[in-house]
Amino acid sequence: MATILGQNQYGKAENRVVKITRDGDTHHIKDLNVSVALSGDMDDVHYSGSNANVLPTDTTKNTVYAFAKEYGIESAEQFGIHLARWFVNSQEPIQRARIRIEEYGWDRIATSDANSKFIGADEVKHSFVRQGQETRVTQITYDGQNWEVISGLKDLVVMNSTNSEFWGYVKDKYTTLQEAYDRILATQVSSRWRFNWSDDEQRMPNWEKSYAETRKHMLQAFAETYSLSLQQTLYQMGSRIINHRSEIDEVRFSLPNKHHFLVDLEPFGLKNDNEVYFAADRPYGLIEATILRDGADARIPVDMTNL
Ligand SMILES: O=c1[nH]c(=O)c2[nH]c(=O)[nH]c2[nH]1
Repeated sequence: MATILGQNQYGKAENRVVKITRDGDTHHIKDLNVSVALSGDMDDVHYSGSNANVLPTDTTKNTVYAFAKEYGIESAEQFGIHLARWFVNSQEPIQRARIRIEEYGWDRIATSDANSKFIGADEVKHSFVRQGQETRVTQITYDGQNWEVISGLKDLVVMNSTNSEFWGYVKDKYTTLQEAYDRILATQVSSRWRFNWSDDEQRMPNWEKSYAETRKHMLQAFAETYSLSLQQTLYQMGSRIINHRSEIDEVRFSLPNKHHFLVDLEPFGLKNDNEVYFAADRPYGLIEATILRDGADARIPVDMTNL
């Protein structure tokens, strides 16, 4: 033989697992991206195609989801140790397991301010904002007379681990979606809002305060809305801003529905009691709309991505 096999490894990469732990109505999230790489006596599969030593990558994926249920996710390290030990100890041909994990942190949506009395006690316990992602943006246009200021944000990722349903929709012969009465609602908010300030002489908004308050109202509306659709939540987020911020006349949102599918653990004899989810990255629903102050013009472009 003129060639020999060098280093090799295999497994399922980027298993997106979200584990919700329900401590009464206080929920805790662990959100991981888990990659499994196994190596050992794998000469035959490469040389001859014999799969006799090959634990399928599909099985390594299932193990990640089953372990999330069976052992929980205390920490990424603990979870990775369980997995690595399992693969090496349970499969004779596997001599080495490498588990790589990325963990995405989530903070609870803050409500400990003057408005907290408007927030139902249980809303804050299941509403989260992903750490360290958002970008604040603004666009200023001046034609010598009039100013137009459109500000906004992108990549603000939020999740409600309950208080979201989706049912009663149109069903045609291609519809397979099951109605949901308690689902995860998660989105990556991209939003732009247009200020009604247009003239140097008029009093200028306090831009920093306006941004902080607008973001706060957006997050609180997301957390507080008992959602029957992402469209309804979007409208609540926009109207809450228009109703609280007199300097803003128009808000537009582009909200990808970041689907979280319950993993079927029945084949492994485990019951998934709304705990272990597969966080899909694509395709995603994309819900977009503008909310206007009554009488205001719609000027934010439909496609805001270049703004
Ligand atoms: O909030 C939702 N709105 C939809 O329009 C939709 N469509 C879908 O399949 N799931 C969802 N969820």
